[in-house]
Amino acid sequence: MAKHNIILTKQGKTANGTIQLTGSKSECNRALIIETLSDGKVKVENMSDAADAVLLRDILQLQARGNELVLVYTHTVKDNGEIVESGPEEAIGTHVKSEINIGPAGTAMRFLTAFLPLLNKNIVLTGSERMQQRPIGILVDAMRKLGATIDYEKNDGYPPINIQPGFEQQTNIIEIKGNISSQYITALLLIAAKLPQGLELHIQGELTSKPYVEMTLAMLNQAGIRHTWTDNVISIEHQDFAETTLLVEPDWSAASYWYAIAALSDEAELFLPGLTSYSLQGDSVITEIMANFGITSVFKDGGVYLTKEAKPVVRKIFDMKECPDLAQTVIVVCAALGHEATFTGLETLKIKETDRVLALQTELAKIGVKLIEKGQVYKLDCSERNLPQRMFISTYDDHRMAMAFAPLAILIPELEVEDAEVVSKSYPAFWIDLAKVGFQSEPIA
Ligand SMILES: O=C(O)C1=C[C@@H](OP(=O)(O)O)[C@@H](O)[C@H](O)C1
Ligand SMILES: C=C(OP(=O)(O)O)C(=O)O
Repeated sequence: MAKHNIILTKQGKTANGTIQLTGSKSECNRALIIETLSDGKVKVENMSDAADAVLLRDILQLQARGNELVLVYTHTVKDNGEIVESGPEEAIGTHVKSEINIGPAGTAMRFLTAFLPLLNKNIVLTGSERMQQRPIGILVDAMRKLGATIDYEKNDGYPPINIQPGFEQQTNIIEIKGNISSQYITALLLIAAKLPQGLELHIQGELTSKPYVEMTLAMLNQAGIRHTWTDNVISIEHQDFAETTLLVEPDWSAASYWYAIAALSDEAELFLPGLTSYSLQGDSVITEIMANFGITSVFKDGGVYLTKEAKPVVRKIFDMKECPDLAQTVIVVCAALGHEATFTGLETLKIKETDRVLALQTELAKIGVKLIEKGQVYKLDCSERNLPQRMFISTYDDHRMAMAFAPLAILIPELEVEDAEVVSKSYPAFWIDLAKVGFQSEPIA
């Protein structure tokens, strides 16, 4: 599929306006799984426009029809986020094998790896080329111990996986490594209450992206599912969902790009409706991080107002372990301002939509900034920083590369961004919203 680049420009260094962000893809994908598991008791409000969420919803709606023959479609998400259904499915004798392709959607891949075995059907779950390089072995091992039969179609430890019918719970005690992806833990917690024996999850070692696990438990709690969390053990007994509506909040990771725009502007007055200071999303910590860059967040009128005040940046160390999706936003802002900071907690970035550390290093080199890896610590060296008149940004099939670098158009007269549609994974209206505060994007034929 052809990728379309754009030239992004910005007149003036002010950003004023109101931006209604779409729903959080993290909250929405949890809500969709909970809705399906609750057999209609739980409803989802403020469905996200994120392509990853729309795709998961469509897949779950097909499954929910509850009939073997509905599993005859393959879903593929195209580069522009469009979902294509194809079928009918390949029938092997009387046995129907179905394939679900979830494209680049990491949470959907992980949540479905735990959810689909409960359906007692033969399903191959696959994803984009990159998804086939993102590890799933820790979760598959856990599901196998629980009683699922799952085979690898290509490489051990990676999608595609072949899920067999006949799940019967063998144990309720699972040990799982916490330092690779919290999504494995969330996936197991989401199905825990449905398991006949419940689940006792023993998290081994460090837990990365912890706020995402807390989000999962908070949303389950809203849906009537109780848990205990003592030291490294999270327990959920077999129990029923309660009737409720899960309201998906606007996406704080998406809000971070507006904070970045404010940070690089001389003046900014932005209003982001629907965001609250008591969000379930750990990425709401962007308010604290960006206070260092002179951005004040005031919560009123049902949203957050951002204003910019010029002040020197003092903070030198940023730990991104609990908010990995903010790493690109904050690193690019520091690089653009020439602020030499140190970053920790970047380990998981290498297994996301792309190797984000490498992608950052490559793109920042274009403005003379180095992101130097020293073990677990990354140092930004801005001694040769030089903002050019024109710059080309490669985006590596990563929505966050496009969105984190876009604010640079405030400082660089002409910014060419590769594959503009990449943003649809989490924030399809990104370029339209930028236009509301004076950015122009011209497609390149
Ligand atoms: O559970 C979630 O919704 C997510 C968890 C995080 O992943 P890891 O736990 O793999 O860091 C985050 O990066 C991702 O965008 C969404
Ligand atoms: C890592 C991300 O997503 P996922 O893991 O769901 O693909 C992200 O949105 O930054």
